[in-house]
Amino acid sequence: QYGYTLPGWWKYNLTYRIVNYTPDMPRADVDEAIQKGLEVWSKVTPLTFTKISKGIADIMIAFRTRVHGWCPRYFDGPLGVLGHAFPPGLGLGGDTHFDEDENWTKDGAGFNLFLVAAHEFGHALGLSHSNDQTALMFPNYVSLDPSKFSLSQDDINGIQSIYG
Ligand SMILES: O=C1CC=C(NS(=O)(=O)c2ccc(-c3ccccc3)cc2)CC1=O
Ligand SMILES: [Zn+2]
Repeated sequence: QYGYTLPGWWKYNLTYRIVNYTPDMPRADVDEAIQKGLEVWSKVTPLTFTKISKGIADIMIAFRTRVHGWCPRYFDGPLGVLGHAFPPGLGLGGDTHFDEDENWTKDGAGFNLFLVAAHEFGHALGLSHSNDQTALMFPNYVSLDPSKFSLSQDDINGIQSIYG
């Protein structure tokens, strides 16, 4: 199902840093949503993710709007694109941005940060979109109960074909 971009990361132990926080949620909930979004993938690969609080991490995570910094992509205000992530690589590689013009939540209201983060981190690890509509890497956001979330076999096949 995948036209995924190979290769993935050339190392299994990756670092991440949450550069800024959305005012929509308590910081602890943002930390948890991000940590769980990464755990989705580390559970099915040899990858590990270590949170750092300063300096340059492999995966720099930020909440941004419209044109932002030196990022070659931009956001479009409320709704529309919710986030973007860059495939594995140096510099921008792996970096993941969320559109601050969305309403980020821990539950089903607005957009669930954990679900969108898990999807974007799929890109940050080298996956592209899947045409399997049950897959996390399917292009369209499906608001589902995050507690009932699980990776589809398609997602697992895709990520294990890179980090098998
Ligand atoms: O590369 C792209 C290009 C466009 C995107 N659209 S999005 O930001 O509105 C988006 C769409 C779906 C999801 C999603 C899909 C499945 C489960 C959870 C989230 C996340 C973000 C998301 C994306 O990663
Ligand atoms: Zn960006």
